[in-house]
Amino acid sequence: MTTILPTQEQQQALAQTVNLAEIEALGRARLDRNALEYYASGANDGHTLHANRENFGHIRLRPRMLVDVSAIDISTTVLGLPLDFPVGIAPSAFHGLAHPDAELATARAANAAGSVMTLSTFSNTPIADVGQAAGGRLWFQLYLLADRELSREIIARAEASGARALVFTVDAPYLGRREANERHRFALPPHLSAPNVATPQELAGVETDTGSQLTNYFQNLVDKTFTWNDLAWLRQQTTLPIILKGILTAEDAELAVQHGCHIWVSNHGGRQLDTAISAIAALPEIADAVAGRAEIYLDGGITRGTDVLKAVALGARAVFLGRGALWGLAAGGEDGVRRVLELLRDEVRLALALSGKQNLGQVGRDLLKM
Ligand SMILES: Cc1cc2nc3c(=O)[nH]c(=O)nc-3n(C[C@H](O)[C@H](O)[C@H](O)COP(=O)(O)O)c2cc1C
Ligand SMILES: O=C(O)C(=O)c1ccccc1
Repeated sequence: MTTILPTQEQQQALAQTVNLAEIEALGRARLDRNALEYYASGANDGHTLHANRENFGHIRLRPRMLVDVSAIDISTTVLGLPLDFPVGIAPSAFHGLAHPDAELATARAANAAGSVMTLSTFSNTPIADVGQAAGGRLWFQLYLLADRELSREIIARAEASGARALVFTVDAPYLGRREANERHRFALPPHLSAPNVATPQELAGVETDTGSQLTNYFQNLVDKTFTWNDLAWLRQQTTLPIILKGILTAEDAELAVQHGCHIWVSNHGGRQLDTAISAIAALPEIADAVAGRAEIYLDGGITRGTDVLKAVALGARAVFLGRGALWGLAAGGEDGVRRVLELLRDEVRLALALSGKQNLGQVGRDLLKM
């Protein structure tokens, strides 16, 4: 396995960044239109994409003063796995569009930063290789395929590769319309494949007549019949904890708990149902419904340490970065993702201290004015 080292200029530019927005600018500048539109797009008009970020801004903090904040602890655990800070990496397809080291770079960065990486079913790197790079800090995201036998094989490979949880994505029986991708016929470049689900030969035969190549390919593979009743089947296929990713209501959170699953609050980064509620706005009713019976995570629009604190205050055990990690990967491979994680870690620590809290256990709704 090769590792592509960043140039000196890249390293310097990365080292000078002071926030995630600057890394995003560096990352965007290194991507071609095909990849950039795929990463950046939301569905349709982008209402939910924007609301994910904007709604954090509507929540105000109520910091307390004259607290001894000489020692700050931002560590936590997710399903028993210790994290240095409450931030992981959300699953996203095709890291090879951002950097030649692809998912290996992301996994190494997550491991080095004491975080956790969630590997997409549609990675460009086989699960087993990513498992090695992640050093045990790995969750696996599952798209359930119409081919149940193949789904079982993928789950077994994820287990054998050291994944500690199965993140079952439930918000994408069909893909939302990312119109920029459709307009410009997004396509996976020929040197990239999706080795967990298909051979390069199978990918080469993908229909391109209507919509984007990606949409057709995805929609032919994924199971659209799966319901709550089928979760018992999934439960039988694995001993790993199951997390349902894409929950946005108290009703579905209650069902998730009844089915023995943990909950990942998400609208897929605004890429699925446009005008769906933002992730942070959905969190309070979900936390109330769950009432401590399962772990809750959230993704969507996280770019600042204060975003992380707000999600924790509303009941999330940890949050996950989608595009943030991809911008870092494009900006500088492993180093870029690490920079993203470390900047955010430092922001969380400072925000916690300035809020008058010593650890995440002290962060509750009294920190917020909604
Ligand atoms: C380019 C891209 C690809 C994605 N691919 C997947 C995927 O394969 N599986 C999945 O469950 N979610 C996927 N997602 C959704 C992310 O896991 C996550 O929910 C979302 O990006 C979080 O929002 P953020 O980008 O604002 O952090 C993808 C998101 C992006 C931006
Ligand atoms: O782009 C996505 O959001 C996504 O989830 C996906 C994953 C694999 C193939 C196509 C789309």
